[in-house]
Amino acid sequence: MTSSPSSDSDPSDPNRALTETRFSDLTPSLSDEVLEALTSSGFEYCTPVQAATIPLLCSYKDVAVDAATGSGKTLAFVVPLVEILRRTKNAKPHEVLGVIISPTRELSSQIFHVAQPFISSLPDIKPVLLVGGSEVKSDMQKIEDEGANLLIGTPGRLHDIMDRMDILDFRNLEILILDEADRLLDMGFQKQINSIISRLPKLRRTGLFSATQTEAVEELAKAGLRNPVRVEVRAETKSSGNLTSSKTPSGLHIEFIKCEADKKSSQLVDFFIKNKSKKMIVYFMTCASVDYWGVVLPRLAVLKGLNIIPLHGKMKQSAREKALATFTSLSDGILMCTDVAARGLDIPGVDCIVQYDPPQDPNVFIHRVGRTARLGRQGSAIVFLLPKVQTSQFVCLFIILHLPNFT
Ligand SMILES: Nc1ncnc2c1ncn2[C@@H]1O[C@H](COP(=O)(O)OP(=O)(O)OP(=O)(O)O)[C@@H](O)[C@H]1O
Repeated sequence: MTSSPSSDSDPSDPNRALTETRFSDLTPSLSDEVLEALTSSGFEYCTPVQAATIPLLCSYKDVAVDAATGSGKTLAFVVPLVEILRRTKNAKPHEVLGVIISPTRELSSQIFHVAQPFISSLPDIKPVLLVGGSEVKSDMQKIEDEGANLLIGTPGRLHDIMDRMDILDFRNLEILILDEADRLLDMGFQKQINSIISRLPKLRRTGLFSATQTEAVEELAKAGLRNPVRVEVRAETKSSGNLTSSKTPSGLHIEFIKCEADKKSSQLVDFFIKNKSKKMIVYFMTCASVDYWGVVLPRLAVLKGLNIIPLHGKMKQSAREKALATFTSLSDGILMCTDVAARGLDIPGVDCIVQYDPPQDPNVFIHRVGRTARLGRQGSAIVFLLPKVQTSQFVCLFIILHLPNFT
């Protein structure tokens, strides 16, 4: 079944976030294979970022896209990428035609899976997922044996593979996508990205996607894109009767809880007791805090039966994957994590984001809360604040971000 767009009168209707443009209405037209793959995934109408971006990339324009979290950016680049690769015929096994770079292993793997049904409609194109956490030699062997026409991965592993493997031929590369560009730069990948870009042909299409714009992203756009068209899509939210544009989704309600330092942990436990039936993500500052709470909480009798799942970047790759898969499959439970799970992850049915340790950076705030209220759905976000300093910092942050729905 496909969804249909509807008026914005019902805030609980996820289809509010869709435009009235069908994928089949776009110009240049999409191929029958892509339209079929969209239909069988239940996608008929475009989100605003998809309606704006797909035609541009498909008609040889570079794009720099700035759109709210959960607005459908992944398909906004997967669909044109697949259409562009469809036009190339008889790709040789080691001829790389497309590269998608994203900041984390989880996000790369998510993109790989979203892209799979579309790529499988391309007979000659072999996609490869390249992320850390596994032996680089096994990736190399796989590429050597099976070929690679589309590389999807994190900058470190991609760069490493490009460095080690002369067999890969980038001369006919058609398209480069930089997803979550600001995070790529925040995480210190500038050098690897510059080096990857320097090995790619200049005559290519490039799409740069981000939910937040920073000066560094602007610099990267200048260096890697040619006369890009800027696409900016903001959620529209009613605030004091006026329609304003917001960097956070319109179905998101934000609250903060003021607490004394010595009461903070008991307030967190109380919050969990009151919200036992919800699916929640709780953010902590450090991996050590996640480990600590991951041991302590399951031992509390009052939280017996609750699914509590830790996830941070110092866990083994297999444990990270398992944690994410388990949490994704649950209808209620708590994911205790660091910012390794702040961006891009598309986990269904998250009701609430709890920021036990508030972030320093407004952009991190946007990405964390963006794990709920996705594609027009409703969700809430709670921030724990210590009196005075943190509270005044956050009042400033709410003003900077034009956050309308908060109490
Ligand atoms: N045209 C569409 N119709 C219906 N659902 C869609 C459509 N496009 C995307 N979705 C769904 O919306 C959700 C959010 O999409 P996506 O993960 O691409 O968002 P995003 O903009 O990349 O978010 P973030 O900034 O957090 O990474 C996904 O579950 C996706 O399947």
